[in-house]
Amino acid sequence: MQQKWYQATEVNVDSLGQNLHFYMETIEVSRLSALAFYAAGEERYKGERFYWQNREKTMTLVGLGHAYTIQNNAKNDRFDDVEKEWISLTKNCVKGQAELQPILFGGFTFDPQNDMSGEWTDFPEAYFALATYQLVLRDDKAYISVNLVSENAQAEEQFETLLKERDHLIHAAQVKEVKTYTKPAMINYFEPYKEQYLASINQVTSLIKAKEAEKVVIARSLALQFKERVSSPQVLSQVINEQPESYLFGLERNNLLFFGASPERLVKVENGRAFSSCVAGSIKRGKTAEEDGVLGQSLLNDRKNGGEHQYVVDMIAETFRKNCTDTKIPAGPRLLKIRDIQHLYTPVEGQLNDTATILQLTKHLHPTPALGGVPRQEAMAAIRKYEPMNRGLYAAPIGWLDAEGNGEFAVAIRSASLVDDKAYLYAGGGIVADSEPQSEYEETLVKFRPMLRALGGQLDE
Ligand SMILES: C=C(O[C@@H]1C=C(C(=O)O)C=C[C@H]1O)C(=O)O
Ligand SMILES: [Mg+2]
Repeated sequence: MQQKWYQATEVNVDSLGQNLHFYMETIEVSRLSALAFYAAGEERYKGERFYWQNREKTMTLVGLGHAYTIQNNAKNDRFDDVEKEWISLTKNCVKGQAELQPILFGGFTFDPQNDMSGEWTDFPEAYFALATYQLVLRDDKAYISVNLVSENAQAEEQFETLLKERDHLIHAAQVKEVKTYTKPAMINYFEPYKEQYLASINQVTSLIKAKEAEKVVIARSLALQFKERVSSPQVLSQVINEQPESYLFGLERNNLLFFGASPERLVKVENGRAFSSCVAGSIKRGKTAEEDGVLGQSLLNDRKNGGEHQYVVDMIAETFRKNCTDTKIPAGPRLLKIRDIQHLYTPVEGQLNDTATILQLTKHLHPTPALGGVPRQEAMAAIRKYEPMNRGLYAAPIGWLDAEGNGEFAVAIRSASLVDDKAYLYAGGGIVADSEPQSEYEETLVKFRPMLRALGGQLDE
């Protein structure tokens, strides 16, 4: 017989001062394609969907529709506010059973002080959703939960309607399983602010030489124009097929899809144990195994890249020492090789202390010197001054948490926004005293490659 769990709880969300009724039913289903489930929501839930898969491919999440959203524009308190609202919403949920966990998915923008207009105009500084239909694929099992949060104490009828719709979605996903997607047809691309970007590298290295900062991550964007509107499942399918060794994510809000394939973990918490990763310092992949090995060795021995990397290790280690006990950090970096690029990589782990939580760690870690710089405030000021764009969710924390404090956030790099028939790709790099504009420019070209390929484009080598 099919496994089924049901819970109905009453909660009072302090910030709203109202009583809410939280209904949740979870069923175990035979394994189905997460992308097909996502695509089954194309008509009714477009603009309210998300997709997530961890690096190890042991967990996949899809959300369709919004049962409840947690959004705010608080500049300093956005992490705390999300945490408080989520805790009060879920305080009466059954604990101790993974299948019964409601999941909150979303992200925090890179810099709430940036209000430059563009594709991120009006995007909340914290944007999270509990999905109406939540698919979790974990350890070879598939669970679908239906969530309803209502002010109405007699919402059973409404909940029944959602359960019927769930069965339609499952059916549609099973039918769609065979669908294959073509690459979008790109007709044009351009590099806005290319000259400004190159100039900014010199300006930032001067700043660093004048001892006004030590490291600053400067990014730029690439704009693509397609022949026609491109759908979210279409690009996600390319990312899923082409980037197996990264975190894969897609988050929709209205007509914007933010998506990517990031190699970088910001934080993961599992049963009180916390994990992070220092990823900074880059070199391209070789065309042969031999060339690849030589490039990797030269990255491990390179002073400039080693410097970029060490700032990140120092800061993440310090944050772990403040929030955890039993912090473990290897003595030196190793290589992290992904399809287009190799990085210096140092994993960090520790045991959360009594007051630390995944969102508190996220708050303290973001932005690490891999995406912001050192010292943090000076680097942020330099980014605001020299980067003529709004990063939105690029380089920012994206991920999920459950009601028991488990969860995972990636750093949303190797990412892009899709808006109807246009896409904006983002890439940057750590600038230190001896950075050179041309080689930093080339590093961003390599970092654009995964999303560019997914979107049907190609840059010359
Ligand atoms: C900023 C990006 O990547 C970051 C910068 C790196 C570098 O400069 O070497 C390497 C990995 C990331 O921490 C990006 O991909 O856009
Ligand atoms: Mg670099």
